[in-house]
Amino acid sequence: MRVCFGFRYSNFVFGSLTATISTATLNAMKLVTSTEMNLLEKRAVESGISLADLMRNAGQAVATEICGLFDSFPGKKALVLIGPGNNGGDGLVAARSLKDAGAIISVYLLSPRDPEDFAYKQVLEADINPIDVQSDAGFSKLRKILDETDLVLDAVFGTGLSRPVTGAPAAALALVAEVREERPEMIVIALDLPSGLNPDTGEVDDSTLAVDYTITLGYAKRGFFLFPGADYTRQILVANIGIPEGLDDDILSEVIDEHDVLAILPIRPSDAHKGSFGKVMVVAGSAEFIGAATLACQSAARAGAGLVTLAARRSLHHIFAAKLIETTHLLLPETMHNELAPEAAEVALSKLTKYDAAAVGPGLGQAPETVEFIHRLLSGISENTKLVLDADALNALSLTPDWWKVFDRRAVLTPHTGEFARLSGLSIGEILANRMEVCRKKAALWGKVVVLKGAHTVVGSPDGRIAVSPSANPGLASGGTGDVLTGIIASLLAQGLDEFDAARAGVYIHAMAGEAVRGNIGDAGMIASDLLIQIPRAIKSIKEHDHASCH
Ligand SMILES: NC(=O)C1=CN([C@@H]2O[C@H](COP(=O)(O)OP(=O)(O)OC[C@H]3O[C@@H](n4cnc5c(N)ncnc54)[C@H](OP(=O)(O)O)[C@@H]3O)[C@@H](O)[C@H]2O)[C@@H](O)CC1
Ligand SMILES: [K+]
Repeated sequence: MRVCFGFRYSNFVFGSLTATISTATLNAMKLVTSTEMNLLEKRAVESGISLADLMRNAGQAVATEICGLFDSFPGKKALVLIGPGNNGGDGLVAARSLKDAGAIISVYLLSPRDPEDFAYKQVLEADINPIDVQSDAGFSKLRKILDETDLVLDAVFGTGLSRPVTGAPAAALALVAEVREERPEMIVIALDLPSGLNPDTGEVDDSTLAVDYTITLGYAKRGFFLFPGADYTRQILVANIGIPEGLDDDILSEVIDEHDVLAILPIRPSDAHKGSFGKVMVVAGSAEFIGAATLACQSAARAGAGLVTLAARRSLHHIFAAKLIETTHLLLPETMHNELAPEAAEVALSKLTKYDAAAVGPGLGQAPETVEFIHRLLSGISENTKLVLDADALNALSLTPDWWKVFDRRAVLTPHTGEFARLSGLSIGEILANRMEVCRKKAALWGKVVVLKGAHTVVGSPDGRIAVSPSANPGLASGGTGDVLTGIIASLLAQGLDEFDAARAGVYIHAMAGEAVRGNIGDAGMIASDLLIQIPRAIKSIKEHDHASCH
């Protein structure tokens, strides 16, 4: 069975922006490091599969995926670049399978290979004469082949890269890149990963090709969702190489996928009333940031909450009342200088007991009175009210040393990189260098679900799980889109989801809404309020996908 996931809404951007992923197995949505991949390989071998079998499966699966990319494959010209290790071995098996499928094959050896190796023998048995860069007139032949080939399969290096790429491999990859400029119709496919891409960090070598397809083996690699690597993989296909089910139960990283989201979305009974879908209180807004509060309230409603109440400063009520007609309003007392009054927290707390979830922070500002208000609110809020904290609530938290020891209840935090830096004391560079691991570690230390926003948003759970958004949409890098995400997550919390589920489903729905807008108008000029109507559409689409796949 072949299962596809990714965004059906978008125009399937094969560019650097969104990972469109197809998987051959359901568990292939897990995300691995090279160490984890080696561990899974070891477990597979211990369970009785030989390394040669795995390589045979890998090469054949890659060839099958490649054939599936073309309406008619026989007669296509394919060039396979072979490196020194097992990635090259997979390439040799793929070359043989592609020949069997009718391709006209050229195999180009960038390092010597053992002629006794089974994969090499398979190639010779099929009357393929590998060209050896060291003895066969080198690059003039390569250039000639490149001028005519329909596709190039990059099987130079895989997960075993140990140093910068130099010499013949670097020169060959550079030549492919050069010819591709002249012949954009030539398809470039990476076997397992684009050679030179670090599967753990997403770093790339100078020679790494930005390919059209990455056919990865068994599991997607973390580096595909970290930059700059994420710009090099384009469409990712996960090939089933026969690693038995159940060996990956302790792999705790995943790409968020529509099937998961469908499974965790709340069921909405037909005889529902507004109490059925939860009540959200949004504590937000200031004279400077009117829009943040508005967007968070509207998105909470659009994500399905039964009732949304905005708790905001009394002096802003007339503006909010005009903008938010479905929302109810709690007027927070102010001082004569229009700052939140000391008793404002108690006013909010006295009402909050009737709410299932609260979103605190969007656009509150950072005046000392506001910080005091947030601290009081957070220290008094009942465990029965689920919480999502964003923006100025996070800024207020980070003013307290070891804030997580003081604020020690469950919550979802939704920091962007700057807010995460303030909360953690890490530099922006340290966070960007390894977003997934940093998010996982801090979620565990803080005891919170942490949504580290950005291209390929990462959701970390205190129990060590991480879930990564398949989307990287520059259109979402604009003011207010974070407030929309906060509203969606609060809404899902109020509808009964736990913190991790609400966060990963919220991130997915938000991303899907963003892809829908990008599909309509492109990624420049998207504004946060464009997302609002797309939220229920995204939820509907997820539910209909299930319906469609049942028939
Ligand atoms: N895991 C699995 O389940 C399965 C994995 N499979 C496949 O195995 C692949 C990993 O294989 P791999 O370990 O042999 O690594 P790979 O990248 O092919 O080459 C390493 C070789 O390159 C060399 N070398 C390194 N850097 C270099 C440089 N810059 N310049 C020059 N040389 C350099 C390095 O030499 P060394 O560092 O030892 O000097 C070594 O000789 C994986 O991606 C997948 O395709 C499947 O077959 C089946 C199931
Ligand atoms: K490769």
